[in-house]
Amino acid sequence: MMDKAAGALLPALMEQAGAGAARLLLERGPELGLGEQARVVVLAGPGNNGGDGYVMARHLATARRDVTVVSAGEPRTELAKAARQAWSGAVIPLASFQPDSLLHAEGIVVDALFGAGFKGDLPSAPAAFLQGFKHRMALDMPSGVDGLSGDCAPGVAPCQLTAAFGRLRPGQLLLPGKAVCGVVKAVPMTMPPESIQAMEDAFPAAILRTPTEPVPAEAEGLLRFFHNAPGLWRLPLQTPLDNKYTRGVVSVIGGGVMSGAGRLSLMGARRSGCGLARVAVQAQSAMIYILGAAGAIIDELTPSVTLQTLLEDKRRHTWVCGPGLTSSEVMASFPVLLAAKRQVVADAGTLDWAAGAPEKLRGAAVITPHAGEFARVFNTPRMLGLLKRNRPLAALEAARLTGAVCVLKGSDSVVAAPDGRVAINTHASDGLATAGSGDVLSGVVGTCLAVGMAPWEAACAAVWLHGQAGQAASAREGGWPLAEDVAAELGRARGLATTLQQAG
Ligand SMILES: NC(=O)C1=CN([C@@H]2O[C@H](COP(=O)(O)OP(=O)(O)OC[C@H]3O[C@@H](n4cnc5c(N)ncnc54)[C@H](OP(=O)(O)O)[C@@H]3O)[C@@H](O)[C@H]2O)[C@@H](O)CC1
Ligand SMILES: Nc1ncnc2c1ncn2[C@@H]1O[C@H](COP(=O)(O)OP(=O)(O)O)[C@@H](O)[C@H]1O
Repeated sequence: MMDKAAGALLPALMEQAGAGAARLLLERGPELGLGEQARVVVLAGPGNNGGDGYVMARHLATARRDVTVVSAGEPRTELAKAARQAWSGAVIPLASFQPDSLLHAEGIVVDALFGAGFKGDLPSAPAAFLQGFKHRMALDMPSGVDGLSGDCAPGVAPCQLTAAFGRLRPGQLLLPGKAVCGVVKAVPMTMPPESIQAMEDAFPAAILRTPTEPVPAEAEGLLRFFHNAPGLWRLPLQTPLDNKYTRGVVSVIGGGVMSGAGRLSLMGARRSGCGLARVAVQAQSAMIYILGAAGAIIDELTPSVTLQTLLEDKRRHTWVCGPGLTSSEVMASFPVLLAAKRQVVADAGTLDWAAGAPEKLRGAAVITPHAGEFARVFNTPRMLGLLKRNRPLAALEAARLTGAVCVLKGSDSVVAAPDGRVAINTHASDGLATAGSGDVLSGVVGTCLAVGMAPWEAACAAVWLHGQAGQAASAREGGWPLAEDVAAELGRARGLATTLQQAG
């Protein structure tokens, strides 16, 4: 329940939301192809989203715009009732409003039907009403989109513009919701930090904290969303006292058959700034690694030099296990690394090895599945359902089942920690959808762990660095980089991250 102090803030927040949304429409209207004379129809629902709509209508009328309010249900909350009262214009019931074809083509409908409180199925009459217009703007969320996951109910009307109130919501950044929000523009709102928790409790969909926003002690262990950016984590800076060991040692288990993946992981680790990268590989497959990376150390595994022997070196604390590995190679290495209490990034082959058995991953520091790998490991109906409809909760549940930080990769990667922190990454590029790009990422996670970052922060930093490198490589390669091109940009990405994190 929301406390009294936070409750008292709500009318002011609704006023700011509605006024800000009106300002946004006035500013962005021309870009949407709307003239000054364009009619605005606000479709107001029964909750506070509808309340925002009434406030917006009042501000548009004050700005002398032609605005009509259509009601899809009497206001049910005190706030919405007050907003309705303060609107002095007519309110036309949905059933009796007859828009003409000119309005459909030239006017804009403001979708204030449902926002964060939507659940279940979208009622067909208001959904069809919204669909009828050429131009649409949403308040908070297009109606029918889940604010937490971005899941869309059938019949959602895509908008060109969405007003985000104070903070972004996960559903505005995650597919498929992201695709129907159009351009998401933040309406600034004065929201005291201590009330954020109460707002989250009061409204059914989460908001995204900015990197520097404090999480109160009572929120520890609860689901909390963050937008991934420098400042949420801090990469160590270079100092004159550094040596290669202080910058971190990353060891990669090299595959004998598919050596390319291990080599790309090695490249990711080295390019993102680890001091020393090594590969442990069966002697008969070592040459490709030796020839491929002059600055890396290749440890040839023989009957007399085993993985156990290598683990006697305590500086080799961080391992990447999975890229390019067969199940038998994973079986011979992953349990050994865990038994030696090493920090392990479990990717690719290790995830395949744990198909249907997530408990096999317990002990890993970070797991990095893409959707296919996720579905193989976590193959219960509940987890498959979450994967389809709620990626943040899917990643969180995976983190809790394995005890590891879970990076659920995709165009909107999600990084979840067992303690409830979930970061959503939007800093990436479509150019990353190329074979080997995930292998590069596993090495970057290794570097961030090896330098002493905690697993969630390390994973978030790695995903951001990888995304930044992907953007830069895409720009350099006309949109079509190779995984190697992405790796080549990681040093500059780290330089940029350390500059930005100072500002954050
Ligand atoms: N966060 C903030 O700080 C601020 C948030 N603000 C605003 O508050 C909004 C959230 O308001 P909200 O909680 O009242 O929910 P809202 O989206 O209006 O819907 C609830 C109503 O819809 C109904 N309903 C739901 N689904 C339905 C369905 N399928 N079919 C039919 N009916 C359905 C539901 O019915 P019930 O479940 O109660 O039967 C209830 O009546 C948020 O999006 C933002 O715009 C701002 O004012 C300022 C600050
Ligand atoms: N459209 C996209 N936009 C942003 N990032 C993407 C996109 N497609 C893939 N990625 C990223 O690229 C990487 C691909 O990893 P993965 O599928 O494991 O590739 P591979 O196994 O070939 O190395 C992941 O980090 C993922 O988040």
